[in-house]
Amino acid sequence: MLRVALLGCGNVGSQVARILLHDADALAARTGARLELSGIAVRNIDARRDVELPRELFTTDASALVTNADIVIELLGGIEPARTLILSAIEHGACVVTGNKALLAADGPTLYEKADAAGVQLSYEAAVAGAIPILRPIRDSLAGDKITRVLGIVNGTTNFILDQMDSTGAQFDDALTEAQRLGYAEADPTADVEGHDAAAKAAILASLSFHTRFALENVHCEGITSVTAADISAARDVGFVIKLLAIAEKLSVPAGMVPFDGGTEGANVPSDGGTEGVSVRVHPTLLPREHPLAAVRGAFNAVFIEAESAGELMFYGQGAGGTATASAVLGDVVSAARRLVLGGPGRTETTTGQVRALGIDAVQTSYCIGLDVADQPGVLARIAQLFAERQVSIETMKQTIHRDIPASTSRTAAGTEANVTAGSAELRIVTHRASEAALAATVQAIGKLDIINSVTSVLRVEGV
Ligand SMILES: NC(=O)c1ccc[n+]([C@@H]2O[C@H](COP(=O)([O-])OP(=O)(O)OC[C@H]3O[C@@H](n4cnc5c(N)ncnc54)[C@H](O)[C@@H]3O)[C@@H](O)[C@H]2O)c1
Ligand SMILES: N[C@@H](CCO)C(=O)O
Ligand code: NA
Repeated sequence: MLRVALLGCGNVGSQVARILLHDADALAARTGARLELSGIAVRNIDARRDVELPRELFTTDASALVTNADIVIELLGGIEPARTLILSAIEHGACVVTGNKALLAADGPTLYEKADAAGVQLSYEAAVAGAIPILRPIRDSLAGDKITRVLGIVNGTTNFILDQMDSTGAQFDDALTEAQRLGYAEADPTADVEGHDAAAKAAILASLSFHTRFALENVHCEGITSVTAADISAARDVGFVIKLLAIAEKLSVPAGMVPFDGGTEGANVPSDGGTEGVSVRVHPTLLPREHPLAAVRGAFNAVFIEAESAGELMFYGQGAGGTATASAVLGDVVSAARRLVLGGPGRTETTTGQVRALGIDAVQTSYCIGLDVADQPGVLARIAQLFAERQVSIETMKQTIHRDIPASTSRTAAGTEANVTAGSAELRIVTHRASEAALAATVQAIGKLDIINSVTSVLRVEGV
């Protein structure tokens, strides 16, 4: 018999408790030991809950609960007291299962080291892409391969919002409220819409994929609050969809560029004097509609992996929601229980990759630039010249004329109004791959032209 302590009885915790109790026989058959739910730490024992659970299991003393358990499941969220309770569980020899990506991104290395030193298993499949088995495939199934690139839709709330805006023309605020009602959003949805939740998941994905610990500071992060309804409809017009992507990819940076953003002692430095490293970033991205990730709708998540031998792989499913996420938690619980029953080493990550964490300056992508310009002769030529001077090559350009209309407005994702000047033209320019530096210099120079009313958006394009 193994004692299982549960911390937190919210969206996910209550479903985990339900499954532990209702499926006790099946879980015992799979692990070789009965999993006894020894207690559930809550703030308020009398709070109303969606799932009916035996009252005697509840306690407000989480600290006492973790000192007497074989497996501790942390589903409180937030940094404290989750961190202290997990450390205490490890010190007392318990295996730990958590879904807390915020804590792992903030202080994962301390927790991993303590767990390694104590010889206990720390697993967190629920922390990235909810129900989707993604961390175990990266850590175990792909352990004999070399991952070169990870592209993920790892935040259900923002995918839901962008999808609603794209498919129904919904306003940002209404789509967010609905995502909150459905239980996808974090307690503070700023973490979702500003990209922080996706950035935490990107750091975890990058760490496991490239066998090097990446911290939140290594992740370049842009959220979706500046994506406007106009951006989404312009992207649709040219065959793209806008997604918030978490990207981790191996890059070779030529000698002369200094894109170093932290990194690891002794990391790879190719003989030509250039640098190899990994760029980890989260930003709104244009994807061709035929790309597999473009078909990921609503609050669904998907992670697209490119590996040297396996080629392209895609993992798809529910990235949020209490019951779905509980599936990932229970998978980790069974794995920890099997380990306790059978003995042997746990499944720990390896950190021998020693790759450099590259800053956003090392990245080369295509860009989609929106410009509100004067509708007069020579405008296109002047803009094209600025691109050419900075070696940024234009792939496509689309012009929409706003003739004889009063200054029209379109509502943006952030709820602000984007003005389109009367008698002007709207340009959408998609570039070939260019560096961040060349692109930024081009946009800056264009912004200074007297024929430019405004630069309305600059978005990156992937998957082309
Ligand atoms: N909801 C999801 O879809 C989802 C998906 C993947 C991962 N996660 C992660 O799982 C964890 C739990 O998420 P959730 O959606 O169930 O959150 P939730 O807010 O619904 O539940 C957390 C519960 O913990 C309780 N709690 C907080 N501090 C406590 C304390 N000190 N003592 C006792 N109880 C305390 C809260 O009262 C609440 O009932 C978070 O780390 C979250 O990021 C959630
Ligand atoms: N808020 C997160 C929950 C799952 O981590 C999301 O929207 O995806
Ligand atoms: Na997962």
